[in-house]
Amino acid sequence: MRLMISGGGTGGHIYPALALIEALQAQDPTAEVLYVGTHRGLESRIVPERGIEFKTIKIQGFKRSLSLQNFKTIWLFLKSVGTARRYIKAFKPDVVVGTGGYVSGAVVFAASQMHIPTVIHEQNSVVGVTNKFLSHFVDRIAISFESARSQFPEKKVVMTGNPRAQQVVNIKRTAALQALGLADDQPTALIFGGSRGAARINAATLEAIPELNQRSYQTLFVTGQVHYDQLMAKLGETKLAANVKIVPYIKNMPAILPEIAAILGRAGATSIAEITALGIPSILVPSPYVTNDHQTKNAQSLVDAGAAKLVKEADLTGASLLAALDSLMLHADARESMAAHAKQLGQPAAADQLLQVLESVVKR
Ligand SMILES: CC(=O)N[C@H]1[C@@H](OP(=O)(O)OP(=O)(O)OC[C@H]2O[C@@H](n3ccc(=O)[nH]c3=O)[C@H](O)[C@@H]2O)O[C@H](CO)[C@@H](O)[C@@H]1O
Repeated sequence: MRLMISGGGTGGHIYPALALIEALQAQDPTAEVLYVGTHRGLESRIVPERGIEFKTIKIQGFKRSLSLQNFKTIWLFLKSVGTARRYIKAFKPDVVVGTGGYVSGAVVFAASQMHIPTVIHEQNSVVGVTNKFLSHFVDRIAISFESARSQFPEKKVVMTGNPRAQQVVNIKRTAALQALGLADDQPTALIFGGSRGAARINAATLEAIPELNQRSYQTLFVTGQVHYDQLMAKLGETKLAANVKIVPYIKNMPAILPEIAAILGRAGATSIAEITALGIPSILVPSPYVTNDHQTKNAQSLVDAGAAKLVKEADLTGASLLAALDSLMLHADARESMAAHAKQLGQPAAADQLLQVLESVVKR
């Protein structure tokens, strides 16, 4: 199969695409893949690192208010559709897949106009702007939450789950925490604010560090690349005990996750797919800055199933973060029950199911 795939901006759109590529190449070692992203998004760093052919187009998002920038956006969109058409003519894909972000809008739209089979993958419970637009043109729409179904043209929708779920369950334990300098025989809490870090989660964690230093459990705190230097400067003279580790980013999250006892983090859809696939107890602090408050809706589906706790960002302080973490990290029974509920929501065959959708449109 010749797969052209596009998804960009944040990890939540990129990692599902990479997981799908991995599953395809495992199934069909002769498969050819071209990834199209932007040169500014996180994808420009992570995709080439995996040895995947990567091409870029220039595009920007619409401003919500009326602005001259929007004319530039329309012009850039039309231009990027032209660039995408050139890439498609040269690569000759059997299928073009979009996993969200503005860049996938141009690529998948161009493919649909050229009558190439197209599929989009929606990770969230509330549908993103780009996928909403593309839903009118594509052949199939793969979803990860049942609640997304009614927001799309019904006949095109297939429930597959998020391919990242399958990727993380297939990883064997590798003593990844030890490689980061943590012990391998203590329960470990992972704190991170999505793929780009979250200032508020970082501030609350920083406040809690003197206490975390004294806990019987370990903490792995991932700040997000752009926040790291400033956070370490603010940490100043505060010493870190051996049970607390701070890093800017985790390159190989699937290797870390099986060794994690509980997570405190945002409620991005791809993080949730990982948490449920592996059955990891979690405290979710939804980002209030995303379209239609979709992270709260993502998180609520877990909370309703007894699979996670929700703490509103407005209520997050050093003390409330510590109390929430202690309630899980100091109580193995609470973790066990939450883990079992989380796992019931997992979709560990998602990548294979999405591959079947791709095959069905190629054959048609
Ligand atoms: C602010 C924003 O717009 N967030 C959106 C974005 O979140 P974001 O990009 O944060 O996405 P998610 O939380 O869904 O996924 C983050 C991904 O990055 C990985 N990771 C994270 C940190 C790290 O150090 N290393 C690493 O590999 C995680 O394992 C996960 O695979 O896309 C999601 C999926 O469409 C949406 O639900 C989120 O609302």
